[in-house]
Amino acid sequence: MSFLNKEICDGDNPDLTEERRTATFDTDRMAQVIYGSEKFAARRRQITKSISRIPALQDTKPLAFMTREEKITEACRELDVLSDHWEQLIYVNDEEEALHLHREVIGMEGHPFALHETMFIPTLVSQASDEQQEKWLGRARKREIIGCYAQTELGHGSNLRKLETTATYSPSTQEFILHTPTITALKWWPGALGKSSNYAIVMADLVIKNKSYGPHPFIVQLRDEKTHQPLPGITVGDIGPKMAFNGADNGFLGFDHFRIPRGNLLMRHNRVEPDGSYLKPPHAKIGYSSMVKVRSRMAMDQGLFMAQALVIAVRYSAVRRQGFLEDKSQEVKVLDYQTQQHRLFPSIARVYAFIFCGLETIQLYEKLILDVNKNGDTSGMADLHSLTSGLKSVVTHFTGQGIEQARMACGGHGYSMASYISEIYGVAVAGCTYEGENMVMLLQCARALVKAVELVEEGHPEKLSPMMAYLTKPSVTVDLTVGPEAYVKIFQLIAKKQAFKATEQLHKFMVAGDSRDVAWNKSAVELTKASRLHTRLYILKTFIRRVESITDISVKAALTDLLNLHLNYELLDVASYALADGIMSSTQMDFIKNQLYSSLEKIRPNAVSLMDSFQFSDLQLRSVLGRRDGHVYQNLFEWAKSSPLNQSEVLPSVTQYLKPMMEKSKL
Ligand SMILES: CCCCCCCCCCCCCCCCCCCCCCC/C=C/C(=O)SCCNC(=O)CCNC(=O)[C@H](O)C(C)(C)COP(=O)(O)OP(=O)(O)OC[C@H]1O[C@@H](n2cnc3c(N)ncnc32)[C@H](O)[C@@H]1OP(=O)(O)O
Ligand SMILES: Cc1cc2nc3c(=O)[nH]c(=O)nc-3n(C[C@H](O)[C@H](O)[C@H](O)COP(=O)(O)OP(=O)(O)OC[C@H]3O[C@@H](n4cnc5c(N)ncnc54)[C@H](O)[C@@H]3O)c2cc1C
Repeated sequence: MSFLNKEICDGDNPDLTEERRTATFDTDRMAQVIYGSEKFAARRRQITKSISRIPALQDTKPLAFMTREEKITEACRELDVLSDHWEQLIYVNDEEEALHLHREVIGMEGHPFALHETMFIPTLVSQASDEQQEKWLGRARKREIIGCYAQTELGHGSNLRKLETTATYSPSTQEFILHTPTITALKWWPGALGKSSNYAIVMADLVIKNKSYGPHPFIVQLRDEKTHQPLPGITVGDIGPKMAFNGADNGFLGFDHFRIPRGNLLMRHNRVEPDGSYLKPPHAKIGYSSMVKVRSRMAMDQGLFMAQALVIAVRYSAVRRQGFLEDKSQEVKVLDYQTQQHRLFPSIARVYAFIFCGLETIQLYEKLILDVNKNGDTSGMADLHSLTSGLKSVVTHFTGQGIEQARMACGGHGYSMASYISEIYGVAVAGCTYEGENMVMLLQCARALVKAVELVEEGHPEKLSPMMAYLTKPSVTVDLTVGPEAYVKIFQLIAKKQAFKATEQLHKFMVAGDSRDVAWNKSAVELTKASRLHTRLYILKTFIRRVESITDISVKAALTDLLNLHLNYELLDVASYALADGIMSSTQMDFIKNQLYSSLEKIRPNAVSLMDSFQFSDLQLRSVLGRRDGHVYQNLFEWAKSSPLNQSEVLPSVTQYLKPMMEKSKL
């Protein structure tokens, strides 16, 4: 019996207890696979336990009933408490532990440190020279200053080459003059910029002697360190409420000829000398590294968002009884319906797949930064850029779909904010937009694909990176019964065909006289399809690799069931390509469907434990429906009673309007 299953079974909803008893594996062992190591999985539990011993970190009132201002204040209060306990709770500067702490205590609605930890500090690490790190990094890490990442403008987010904020070098004073020349040049959207941050990394067009050098990162003090008042020459504020994430003060920022010293241009990779001469970086896009950093985390973060929604939906589905199967004396758990399983289990499989990809891309980014910072080796940048561009797009899209299905799987109660799924959805789908709008990023991935196809066509397959090697694979007939490798082969053929077709279309338009840009736009839908297939192939292969490497037999068996479900679900989902190209027959299609349905049955007894294994605390989940103990109904009633509307029997609106209206109607 596992760590979680040992706890509080007696007082739990008996339906959930029964689910936990049927599990065929240990949830602690599964957590080790999810979180990448036994050590970190154990640290997570320790941190969760320590948090539960700090009364000031327990939830006060539900976030759903708070105004934006209250949410921001509450997040700040929690950060202040955390700050006092920081060193007892986590190893200082351990990013994964900090993230866990943050997810547990503050949750997902945002807070003043969200961008400080995820982009401000990472930009200083990757872009600031040693001397600059000496000056700012320590202060940032000690949280003496709060920073954010100010890049997007009112008029431009996707197209960085057209950012309008200028940083004009003045050799006579050795300063940069930051300026916002138009309304569309206002920085707009940066998280924690509006009211919390007193520093920012500002991406601005570097101008020297009337020549533009494109966007470069500058560290800029925005507010007085004592009074927190904006410095003269700076206009800054909050952009207003959003679809979700309202505990964060996404902001606007304008500069009126605001001067900063020359040393505030982050100069690890490029330099402006006192006389204004410019030293180029070793790679033109090295200044974009903070975006790659966040993108490399997104498969993990989005996987965890979807996991939260699924913990809620799966637990609730095991508690919710509605309708009958054979036995008419007792209603069934809705989790026993095949449609419910089909709605939820493929997303469970995707969660695991995304997280495995995230474990890999987070490491790839760390290696890249070491290579660049220590050895000046930028050779890994292009591959990581194309991989993370495709991955963030595919993962965010499916995460949004999966969370929405989880909501619907909870019926009416899923629509209540008591489920917390709407907030998870709102935060997760922001990922389709931030760090590069999904279509834009799919097209970045397509650039690499087209180049690879062109290499094959030009007779240089040896120049392909390992991820593109499948583009040279010949067509073969595949026997699906032989296992995962057969599915990979079919997927490779489908992805390869689409990559060649999209490239062929691009070339056809060019041969007919279109410029490459116009031909590209005329082929863009086909190109994005190729990128998606290419990325889904990577996800599928990563899932297989990880499952193969597991040593615990029962964990491996449970994940093999999930992997089989994933393979069949994915192949069915792209079946139209395979049928159109004669890659698969309709008999094979029937085989896949049957495999899929039997996977659902195999997974059913493990469903709750597969989600319990994420070991999210109730504090983190913030969901009445997803409670570990499964006592949903009485707590929904308590939750509703705590609504501000229920604090008086007769609302002023009734006295002021409804009563007089009804009285008038009587006349
Ligand atoms: C006291 C206690 C404290 C406790 C605190 C606890 C701490 C916890 C931490 C908290 C964390 C919380 C997190 C969890 C949960 C919260 C969830 C919500 C979080 C929300 C965060 C949101 C953050 C969002 C930030 C942003 O959005 S920042 C802005 C992002 N913007 C973009 O992404 C813009 C997209 N556009 C681009 O990137 C570029 O314009 C472009 C790549 C599309 C094109 O660029 P460009 O025009 O310059 O280039 P070309 O298209 O011409 O391409 C030329 C070639 O260059 C290659 N290229 C492009 N980019 C790169 C690259 N990066 N690397 C390598 N190569 C690159 C192209 O591929 C081209 O190559 P080719 O010519 O060979 O084809
Ligand atoms: C919650 C949230 C947090 C954010 N945090 C930050 C932050 O901390 N710092 C920061 O600097 N920014 C931040 N942003 C801004 C974010 O990075 C941008 O919104 C994002 O990069 C998209 O850019 P855009 O808004 O200009 O979209 P647009 O580019 O205007 O997109 C609109 C439409 O145009 C399409 N489109 C645009 N260009 C092309 C193209 N070349 N080819 C095909 N289609 C195209 C898109 O696909 C989309 O459908 C945040 C945004 C959100 C929602």
